Amino acid sequence: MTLTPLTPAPVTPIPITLALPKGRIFEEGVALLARAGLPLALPEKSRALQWRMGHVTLLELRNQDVPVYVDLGIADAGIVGKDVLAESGRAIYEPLDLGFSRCRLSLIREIGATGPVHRVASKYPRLTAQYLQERGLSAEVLKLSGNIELACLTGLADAVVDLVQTGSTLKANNLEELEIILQSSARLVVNRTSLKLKRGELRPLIGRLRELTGDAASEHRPVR
Ligand SMILES: Nc1ncnc2c1ncn2[C@@H]1O[C@H](COP(=O)(O)OP(=O)(O)OP(=O)(O)O)[C@@H](O)[C@H]1O
Ligand SMILES: O=P(O)(O)OC[C@H]1O[C@H](OP(=O)(O)OP(=O)(O)O)[C@H](O)[C@@H]1O
Repeated sequence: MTLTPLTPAPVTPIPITLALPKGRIFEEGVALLARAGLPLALPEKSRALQWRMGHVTLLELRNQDVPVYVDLGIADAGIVGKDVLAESGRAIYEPLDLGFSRCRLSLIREIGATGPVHRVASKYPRLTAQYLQERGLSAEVLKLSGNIELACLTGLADAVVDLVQTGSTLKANNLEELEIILQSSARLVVNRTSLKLKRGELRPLIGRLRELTGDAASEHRPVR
């Protein structure tokens, strides 16, 4: 009897769905995932909201919707800012700090303002309320959607909680950062059930991203 060596069966990649936010994170997120070996390229500009590239389906969402899609398992994984993730309050598995889109969430007032703080405006009402409570402050929290700093300048609010990166928006508007509430950067988030069911695809992906981004730290705890 002659024995013929076994040839390994070809490995078919497991289909995965990824959620990425439009805006700042999208391009860098796609580029990083491509460097990690996924068959991705920046999609042509169009009104399409999802793309199939090889075994990967890419969903383009608003930032705040990424944690929702991943938590509820419509997407297996996604990329989102820590600020948005913390504001969502969802305890999603967050294995990696990807290190880009770094900024901080801070309490901001007009330079020299000394009056009492009755109202604080922010796109992050949950984190703002939590911060005020931790400080024993009883100001009202007003949810706004953008150009938050204007609330201070127009008298709509006595202070705002917003993102700071270079500080140029503060400088251009005579504002100052009083306290940093949260340091933020883009994070990889993964649905816990997908991680079990699609382990063969997701674990190696997390490993390759960890090598690329240098996040050797142990896995992040679920956000509060
Ligand atoms: N000036 C900045 N520099 C660096 N990173 C930033 C800056 N502003 C925001 N980010 C980070 O990038 C993420 C996406 O920001 P982006 O500006 O694309 O969203 P947005 O327009 O504020 O969101 P949306 O309009 O969906 O509420 C933020 O959640 C934050 O983590
Ligand atoms: O410190 P800087 O480098 O100036 O960056 C901070 C600014 O960037 C973000 O605004 P964005 O441009 O996303 O507009 P938005 O206020 O409409 O979210 C953030 O809300 C600040 O306004």
